[in-house]
Amino acid sequence: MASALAAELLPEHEAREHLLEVEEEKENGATEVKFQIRDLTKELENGDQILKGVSVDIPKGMIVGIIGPSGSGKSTLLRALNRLWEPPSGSVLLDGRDICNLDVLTLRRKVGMLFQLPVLFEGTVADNIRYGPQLSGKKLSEHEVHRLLALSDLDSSFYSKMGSELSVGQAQRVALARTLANKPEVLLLDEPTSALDPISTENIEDVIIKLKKKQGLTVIMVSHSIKQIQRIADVVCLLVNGEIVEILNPNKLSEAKHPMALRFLQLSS
Ligand SMILES: Nc1ncnc2c1ncn2[C@@H]1O[C@H](COP(=O)(O)OP(=O)(O)OP(=O)(O)O)[C@@H](O)[C@H]1O
Repeated sequence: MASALAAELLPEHEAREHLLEVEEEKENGATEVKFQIRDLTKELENGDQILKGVSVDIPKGMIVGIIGPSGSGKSTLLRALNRLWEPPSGSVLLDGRDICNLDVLTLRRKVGMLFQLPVLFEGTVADNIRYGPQLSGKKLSEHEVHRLLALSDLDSSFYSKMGSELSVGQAQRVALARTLANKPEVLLLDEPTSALDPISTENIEDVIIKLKKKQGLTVIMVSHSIKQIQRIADVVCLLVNGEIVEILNPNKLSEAKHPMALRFLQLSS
């Protein structure tokens, strides 16, 4: 994928911007590919393969949508990227380094994850947001916690609220703020808005788009909503039976060629 694919898939002006960014990054010695996934395979003891040699590059600073039928391996793929499932060594590289050789907490700080249903720790919203940095000996100031609240579209009154008092949508935004407190470079999102109402969904989507634009965050998002993928993703991977069968422009999903992918797309749009 990387720059050539980005140029092919993004609207022309955005593609140009992306290529310019890539050129700048090259001058700075940075890499344009965030994750390299190479022949990633997960086989169960009974011989069933959940992932069958997935290979794809995830460019830096893009929102990559992952869609596919239930049981196709989407969550397993996502979980491999921050070692919630330990991938075979050499099959997932982050900034060119095998993630299996990284300290797992360091990896999870760089690669944050949000799940379908947020789970907050006991205590206040501020306690939750401070949790990650505290693990590495940093105490976030009140100002910094308020900045993270604002970034996640929560007003300052949430600072001292108890996590247990919040609605699911509010708790999901606190979970996002807690993840962002670790200053991640990548966000893995596993159906992060499937339990939310349309307004909370829009709030979370706005935050994700803002983070990508302002901070160059790389986002990999599993979603069952084709419309959501079209609203926010730059590129979409279709996963069927443990294989990426197509990589497409989200606005041209109808051009998919794989029969199962086409059927899935027709049924869900
Ligand atoms: N640890 C495990 N042991 C046995 N089977 C597993 C394990 N993890 C996942 N699976 C199976 O692997 C397949 C892929 O699961 P996965 O959760 O990755 O799919 P998915 O595409 O995210 O599905 P959904 O859209 O329903 O969430 C499923 O058939 C699931 O039952």
